[in-house]
Amino acid sequence: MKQLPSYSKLEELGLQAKKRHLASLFNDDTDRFTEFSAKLPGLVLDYSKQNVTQEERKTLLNLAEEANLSEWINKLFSGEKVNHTEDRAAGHTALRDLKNPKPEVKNEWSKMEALVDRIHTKQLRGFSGKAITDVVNIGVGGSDLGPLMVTHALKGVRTPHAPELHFVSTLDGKQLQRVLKTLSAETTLFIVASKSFTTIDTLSLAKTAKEWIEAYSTTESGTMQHFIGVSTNAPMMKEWGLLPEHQLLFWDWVGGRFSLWSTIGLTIALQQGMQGYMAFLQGANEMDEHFRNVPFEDNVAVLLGLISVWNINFLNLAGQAILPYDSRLKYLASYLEQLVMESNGKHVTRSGEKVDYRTCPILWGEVGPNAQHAFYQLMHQGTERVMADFILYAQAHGNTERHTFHHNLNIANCLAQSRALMVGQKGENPHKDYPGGQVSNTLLFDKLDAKHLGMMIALYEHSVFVQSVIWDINPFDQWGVELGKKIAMEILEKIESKDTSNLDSSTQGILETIWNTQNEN
Ligand SMILES: O=P(O)(O)OC[C@H]1O[C@H](O)[C@H](O)[C@@H](O)[C@@H]1O
Repeated sequence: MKQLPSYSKLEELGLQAKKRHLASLFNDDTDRFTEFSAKLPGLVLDYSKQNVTQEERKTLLNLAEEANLSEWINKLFSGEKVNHTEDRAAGHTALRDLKNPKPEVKNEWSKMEALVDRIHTKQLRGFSGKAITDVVNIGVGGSDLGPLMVTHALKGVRTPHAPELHFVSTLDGKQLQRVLKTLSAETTLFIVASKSFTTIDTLSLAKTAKEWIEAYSTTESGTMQHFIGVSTNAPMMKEWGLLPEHQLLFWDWVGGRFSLWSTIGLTIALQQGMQGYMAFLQGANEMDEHFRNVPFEDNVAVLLGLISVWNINFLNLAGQAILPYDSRLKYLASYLEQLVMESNGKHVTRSGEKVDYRTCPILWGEVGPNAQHAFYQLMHQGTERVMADFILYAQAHGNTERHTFHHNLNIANCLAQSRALMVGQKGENPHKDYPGGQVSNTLLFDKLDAKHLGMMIALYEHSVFVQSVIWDINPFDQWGVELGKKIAMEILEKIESKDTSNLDSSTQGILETIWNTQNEN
């Protein structure tokens, strides 16, 4: 990034920008919103509360040109192997190309539709002949967070015959046990969702679930009626004993954190019906078209990415808060933590050189109104300068007087917080002083439905991609997660053989304390 011609100019501009107060930009230009907002049908991105001027924006746009962003967008969409460290394409946009679907994608849509139909029409029956009423998705990371986030958000508009959905991801087993306590084996179906079908977290939970069914079912064929597999690994699904019609596929060119657009989204289709699922893909596809075709200066994904680069590299902000003003987006921050930090949490360039600039924000978040009563204190008066994304919906989710009241209260709070963070306020004493100057975006969507949710997720995906191009890093691999998995297997062996030799003293000490505690009880 540093060798791009506009870099040094941006550094200079950044130094000046740090000296001015964000609120002064509003004093200088009373129509700042018009100049610093961008839109497409269904969404307005207001970035007027960013500490950026027209000149700075122009220079950021130049930086994007110099980094060959257009070329990279073409590579992404044309299926080039942009994930070079795994020798793969990153083809998630092809999964939502409704006008021109790949034959293999279409084929899986049909298989998925057949399964959804069998469950909705109560044809899929368990070992005792009873119809399925509950579906438990067993998966972790990308095989959990996307479907969990989306189905939680859209719960209120599910299709009439949708089964109850449950999500289990944690390998400690307690989450699964809690869920199983509420369910009947006869009417429960498990989706074993794993791109690799080798993840110990998922496979260990799936085995426990299978044993639970086996305690009631007397035949293997009856037991396997209760399991569906979703994976890129057909041989492993077969080995696990999954029935051929219960195996849904996707492909290695779909990254784990981008897999909710593939058959991993089965729970979304079960909840929304195939039509709703397609609306979700359609929303993402509309964002893809916008990203590919709209000039950078009006392109919401490009602008969102560049603003982030400006904040991280030139204004030295490390934190990014995700603040949806809608409780339905309870899991959005968890989902974006993986999307953003697993993608851009990298320390070397594409060619393997160590970077000497920051590459990724530390992202966290919470439903806005609740976060106001928790960590907003730090944003208003702490020593950290952070950036925030406020997410708001224009339409209320109901039309009674109380709906309108709550909706207005919610809008007022969202706008009040972004304004307070921006302007601050001089206090009568230092404890009551609000420095202000905290930057934010507001993403205003028409409403929260499958289509607009698809649009929002694709927006964040593309913003992450834009940032990776500027930083010259590969956002599609995640080698960083491997080391811990390997060491966990080594330690498991040590635990099973009660042997602490060759371990560091911290690990030894903790294991010995655990064993002593276990012996005492
Ligand atoms: O879907 P799976 O192959 O089971 O992988 C589940 C998750 O685990 C890995 O460790 C990666 O960090 C994630 O990117 C992935 O989504």
